Amino acid sequence: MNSVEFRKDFPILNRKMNGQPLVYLDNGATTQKPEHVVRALCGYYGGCNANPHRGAYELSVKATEIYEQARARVQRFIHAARPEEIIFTKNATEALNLVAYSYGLNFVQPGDEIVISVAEHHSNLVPWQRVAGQRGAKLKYIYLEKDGNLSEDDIETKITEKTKIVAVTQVSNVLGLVNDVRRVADKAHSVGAVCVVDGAQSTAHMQVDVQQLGADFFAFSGHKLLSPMGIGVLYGRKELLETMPPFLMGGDMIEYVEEQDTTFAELPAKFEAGTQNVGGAAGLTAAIDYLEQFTFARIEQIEKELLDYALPRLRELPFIELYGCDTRRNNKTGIITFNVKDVHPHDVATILDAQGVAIRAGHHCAQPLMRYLGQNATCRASFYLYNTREDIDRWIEALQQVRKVMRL
Ligand SMILES: Cc1ncc(COP(=O)(O)O)c(CNc2co[nH]c2=O)c1O
Repeated sequence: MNSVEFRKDFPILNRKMNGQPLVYLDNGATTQKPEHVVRALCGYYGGCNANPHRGAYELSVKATEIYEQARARVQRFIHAARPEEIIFTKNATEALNLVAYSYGLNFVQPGDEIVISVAEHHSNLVPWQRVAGQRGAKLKYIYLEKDGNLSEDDIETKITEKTKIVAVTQVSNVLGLVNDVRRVADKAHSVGAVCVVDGAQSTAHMQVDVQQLGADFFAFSGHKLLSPMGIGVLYGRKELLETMPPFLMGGDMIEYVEEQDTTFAELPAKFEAGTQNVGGAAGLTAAIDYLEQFTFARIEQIEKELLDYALPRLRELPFIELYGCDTRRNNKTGIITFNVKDVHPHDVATILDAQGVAIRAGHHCAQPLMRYLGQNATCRASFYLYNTREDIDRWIEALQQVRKVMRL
C-alpha cells in the first residue's frame, strides 16, 4: 500500500483544522489510529469488558484472555524470549521509571556510574539523575559527533568498569537518527553493565528484535504506534526482572499478604499492580496486527521518500535552519527538526496551525540536547505511513506564509 491508500484507514485525516484540510506532521508526539484499532477498542468495551485475572465468571475470563493474548502478541512483535518478559505499563515513561526505581535504586552502589546520551528524552534522563543522586553514583554523558550520531570515542571511553547502567534511545525524538544500540549494548556488557533502550521513537518505524539488539530492558508506548494512549510496554530479561522488587504495590501483584509482610506474585504480575488496561491492550494487539500486514521495509520506504522529497526543498529556503539532517552515515526516521531564522518556534507552529498544519514546537522534553545544539527550542515535523507529498507541499507553502507574516 502507498500512503494515499493508508490514509483511507484514518478518517481523522479527512478533518479540517482552522477551516483548512488537516496536515498532521506530529507523529513523533503521537500517531493517529486506524479504524481497525478504534473498532477493537469499541469492541472490547462494548462486548468483553470485565476486570481481568480475578473474576470467576466467563466475561472476566474472556477479558483475561484478551489481555494475556496481547502480551504474547507483543512478545512476538519485539522478539522477546518469553511472554513473562513483557510488562504492560501506562507508557514508555512509566516503563523507564520502573527500571530506574526497581533496578537502579536497588543495584547501583555508591561510586558506580550510569551512562546516558545527551540526546535522551527527559523520560530516559531525569530518572537516572534521581538514581545517581540517591545512590551516590555518577551520571556521565555520551555526546554527539557533528552529524548528530553518538560519539564513538565517548562510547569507548565513558563506559568503564565502574559503569552499572547504560541507557540510550534507539531513535532521538529531535534528530530522528537511528543509534547503533547493539554497539552500545556490547560495550555495556563488556564491562558487566546492563543496557536500557528507549524504543519510544523506533518501535513504530522499524523491526525491533530486543534479543538481537542486546537490550536488557526495552521501553515503548503504544500511542506512538497506532494504539490508544495509556498502554506501554517494558521488556526486561527474565533473569533481571526476577531479581527486581515490585515498582507499584497493591492488588494482583501479591502472593500472600500478612499483617506485617507480603510475598509477591510471579512475573509478570509482580510488576502489574491494580486493574490493568485491558482495552488498551486490545487496541495494541489490533495496532500490531494492522502494522504487520505491511513490512517495516514498506514503512521505512514511505518515510525515506518523504524525507528525500522534503529535505532538498527545505534546503533551498534561506530562512530555514535544519538540525541532524545532513548525516549520510546513518539512516534516519521521518523526523525533521528545524527553525525559521529569527522566529520563535511557537510563533512558527501557530502560523502553521492557522493553515491547518500540525507540527511540534518547543524543547521536545530534551532540554540538554537543545542546549547542546545551541538552541532553546526548535520546530519539528515528523512523518508516518499516511503522510503524502501533498502534506509536504502544504507544509512548505505554510512556511512561506511564515516568511510573509513575519516579513522575513
Ligand atoms: C524518545 C522518547 N522517549 C520517551 C518518550 C515518552 O513517551 P510517553 O511516555 O509516551 O510520553 C518520548 C515521547 N516523545 C514525545 C512526546 O511528545 N513529543 C515527543 O517527542 C520520546 O520521544
